[in-house]
Amino acid sequence: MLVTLEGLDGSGKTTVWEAVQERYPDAVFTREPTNDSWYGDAVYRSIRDDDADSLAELFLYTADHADHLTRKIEPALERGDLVISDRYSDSRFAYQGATLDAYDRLAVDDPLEYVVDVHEPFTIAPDLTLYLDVDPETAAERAGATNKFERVDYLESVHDNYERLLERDPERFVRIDATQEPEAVLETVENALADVIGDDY
Ligand SMILES: Nc1ncnc2c1ncn2[C@@H]1O[C@H](COP(=O)(O)OP(=O)(O)O)[C@@H](O)[C@H]1O
Ligand SMILES: Cc1cn([C@H]2C[C@H](O)[C@@H](COP(=O)(O)OP(=O)(O)O)O2)c(=O)[nH]c1=O
Repeated sequence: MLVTLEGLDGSGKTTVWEAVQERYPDAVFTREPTNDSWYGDAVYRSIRDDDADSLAELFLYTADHADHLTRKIEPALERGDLVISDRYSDSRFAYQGATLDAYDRLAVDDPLEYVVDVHEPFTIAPDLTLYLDVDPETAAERAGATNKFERVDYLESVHDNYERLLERDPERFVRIDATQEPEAVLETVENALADVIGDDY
């Protein structure tokens, strides 16, 4: 089973992802951008570049995703493992959907749908996505605005895109109120996981 954690920068995904490792010690814990391949290195290089081309960046992230699927996700799912990923395809749909809105040469009406379509032929859809919902102001404050994506106005567009994704796919997403205290967020997450996973892992 594939579970993904999504949300704005600073929503608390990594905090939850680390805490959940104690509850599911046999699961495969992974993340995007990956931090164990040169594709991931290339993505982080691009994140640090304020002048990076947004379309090139979409394909860097997507290359990292393709490699992640082949190298880690697919083999783990074939073994029957539980996989929990801190960010996954929805991050591309929400974030690159937002950056590409301002990309004049991309002749598409709806960048979010375009990014979804790019993934469609090869990706593996998550069984469950926990969306840690915080307002863009709290997110930017918690994240500390350390990179170009962590500005409130940009995070507002990303937040709008996540809302669209939840609307498109209400069965897959569980919305978690991530403005709660960390202990309450973790409890809500563990209950949501137990509801779907049951005693299988
Ligand atoms: N529920 C919470 N309430 C307040 N602060 C939090 C909460 N969850 C995480 N934080 C803090 O916010 C910052 C970002 O958390 P992190 O888990 O790294 O978020 P993300 O991985 O989504 O960017 C960290 O300093 C973390 O300690
Ligand atoms: C996976 C992914 C991340 N991102 C962005 C979100 C983050 O600002 C940045 C790095 O992701 P990450 O290291 O997960 O940051 P954080 O822990 O603060 O949430 O990359 C995208 O724009 N598209 C993507 O597909």
